[in-house]
Amino acid sequence: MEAIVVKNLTKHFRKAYDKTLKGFFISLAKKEKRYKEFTALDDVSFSVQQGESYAIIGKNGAGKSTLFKVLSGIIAPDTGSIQINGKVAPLIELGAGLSRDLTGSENIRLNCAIFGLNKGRIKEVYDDIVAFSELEEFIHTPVKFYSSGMKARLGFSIAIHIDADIILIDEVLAVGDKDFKKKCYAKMEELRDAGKTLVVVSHSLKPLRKICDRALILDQGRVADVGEIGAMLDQYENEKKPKKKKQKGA
Ligand SMILES: Nc1ncnc2c1ncn2[C@@H]1O[C@H](COP(=O)(O)OP(=O)(O)OP(=O)(O)O)[C@@H](O)[C@H]1O
Repeated sequence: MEAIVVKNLTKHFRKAYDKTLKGFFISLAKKEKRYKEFTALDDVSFSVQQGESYAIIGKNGAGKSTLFKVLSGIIAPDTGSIQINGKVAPLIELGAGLSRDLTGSENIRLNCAIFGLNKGRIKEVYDDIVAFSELEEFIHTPVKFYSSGMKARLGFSIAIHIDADIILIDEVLAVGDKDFKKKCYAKMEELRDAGKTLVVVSHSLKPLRKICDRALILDQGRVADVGEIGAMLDQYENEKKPKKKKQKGA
C-alpha cells in the first residue's frame, strides 16, 4: 500500500524584480509588473510505498524544500493532489515547530500534545526524547538560547518519538556534530526496519545509499528520474561532476 501519492503538483512563487523602495515606486509609476512568476514545482508526481525509505535529491534551488513544505501542509500547491495514508512527523526546518520562549522540556510536551499523544504516552516517551537528544543539562533552558545543532537534536528526537507512520526529514542533520549525525542515521535505519516510511532530503549522499531504497531526482522543479537508490545516486553524481575540457589535438 502507498503511504504517499503525489499527483501533478505545481507551485509558483512570485519573485520581485526590484526589492528597493525606489524600484517599487518606479514600477508603480510605469505600471510595470513588479513580480515575475517562478515555477518551483512543475507537474511533480510520485508515490512512496508504506515502509519504504525514499530520498529526494537535487541541486540547490531544485525545489526539494518546497516539495517538503507542500507534503507537510505548510504551504498549499497551486495545482495537484497529495494523498497521505498515516500520521506524519515533519522535520522540515531547523527550529520549525519549536517555540523559542519555551524550554526544551516544555517544547517536548507541547509538540507531543500537538501530535496527539495523551498525557500517559507523553510521560512514557519524555525521558527517551531527552536521552536521545543528549540535552539533559539544557532541557530547562529556553530554546532561543540553543545552538542550531541543539535545535536539530531536539527536533529530530521529538519527531522520532511521536508515534508517526511517515517521517519527513529535510536536511536538518546538516548542522549536527559527527557523532550525533551517525546516531541519527542509525536510528533512521532502525525506523525503516521497524516498518516506518521515511522521506529524506539531504545533500550528504553517502548515508542515503545505506538508508534509502529509492530516490527521486528533482531538477528545476521537475522529476528528472525515479529509481533504485544506488542507480539514482550514481546518475546524480555523474551529472554533477564538472565536464573535463577537451585537450587541444586530443
Ligand atoms: N517563499 C518563497 N518565495 C519565493 N521563492 C521561493 C520561496 N520559497 C522557495 N522559493 C524559490 O523556489 C526555488 C526552490 O527552492 P527550494 O528551497 O525548494 O529548493 P531546494 O531544492 O530545497 O534548495 P536547497 O538545496 O538549496 O535547500 C528557489 O529558487 C527558491 O528561491
